[in-house]
Amino acid sequence: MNIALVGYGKMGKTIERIALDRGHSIAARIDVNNQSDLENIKADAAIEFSHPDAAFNNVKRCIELGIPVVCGTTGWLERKPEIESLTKEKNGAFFYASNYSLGVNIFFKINEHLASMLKSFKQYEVALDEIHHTEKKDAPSGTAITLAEGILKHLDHKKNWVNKDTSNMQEIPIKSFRIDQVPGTHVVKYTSAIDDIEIKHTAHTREGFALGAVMVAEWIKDKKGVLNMDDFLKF
Ligand SMILES: NC(=O)C1=CN([C@@H]2O[C@H](COP(=O)(O)OP(=O)(O)OC[C@H]3O[C@@H](n4cnc5c(N)ncnc54)[C@H](OP(=O)(O)O)[C@@H]3O)[C@@H](O)[C@H]2O)C=CC1
Ligand SMILES: O=C(O)C1=N[C@H](C(=O)O)C[C@H](O)C1
Repeated sequence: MNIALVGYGKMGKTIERIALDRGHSIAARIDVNNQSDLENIKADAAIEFSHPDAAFNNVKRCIELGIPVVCGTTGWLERKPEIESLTKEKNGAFFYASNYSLGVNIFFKINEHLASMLKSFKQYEVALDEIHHTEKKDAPSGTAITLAEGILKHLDHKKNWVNKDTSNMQEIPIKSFRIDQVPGTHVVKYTSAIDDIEIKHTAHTREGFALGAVMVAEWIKDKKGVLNMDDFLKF
């Protein structure tokens, strides 16, 4: 298939390599300086990994042009409902995931299962850490937000997450660390006076995120609607 890369940074380049290895061609490489190219190409799908300030307009243009779009950019989700409405209005296809790696999506399920097991054991205090490279624009990571939302679904005594340490028992603290070259590490910790329970996902490279996004693009090209990893993985 013919794939448009919208955003051609660390992720765009890794996605390009994996897409070519899987026999696809690249319809366009859209970056800050060649925005108009999207109007002049034929693409079966667009894969959008750009910047929190650019994602909304990039995705909107793809939907308006009738190009199914797989978006991985984090840090712009307050405007996602507008894109969902537009997708329905235009009968388009929009897929969003805060993390496209298979391992992280398994980790999301384990996280929810653990939270559901611990909902009655309030002696365990939950906290999240996320560690990423120093070029990351947003904090906390989209993945950490998905993990926190997964916990909030099950722990009735927790009301929201905050991106700092907190002594408010109703809040889930997410601490963000920025260390050179780290592709993405997430830790969920339950701490009690007696013992601790920890689950951790460590990405060694960006390959897992990129492979997941290309596989979703292969899957979405003949689909319609607002879609996510639960629709794709069905587990
Ligand atoms: N969902 C997932 O699985 C994953 C999500 N991500 C997310 O993807 C996003 C990109 O990550 P990454 O590739 O590491 O970031 P990079 O900074 O390496 O690349 C972003 C690219 O987008 C370009 N860009 C900026 N504005 C626009 C625009 N208006 N149109 C098109 N391109 C634009 C930048 O250009 P310039 O350099 O000139 O500014 C840059 O080339 C981030 O939000 C990150 O959190 C990352 C990994 C996995
Ligand atoms: O910016 C990154 O690099 C990553 N961003 C995503 C996030 O915010 O969760 C996914 C992954 O952790 C890498």
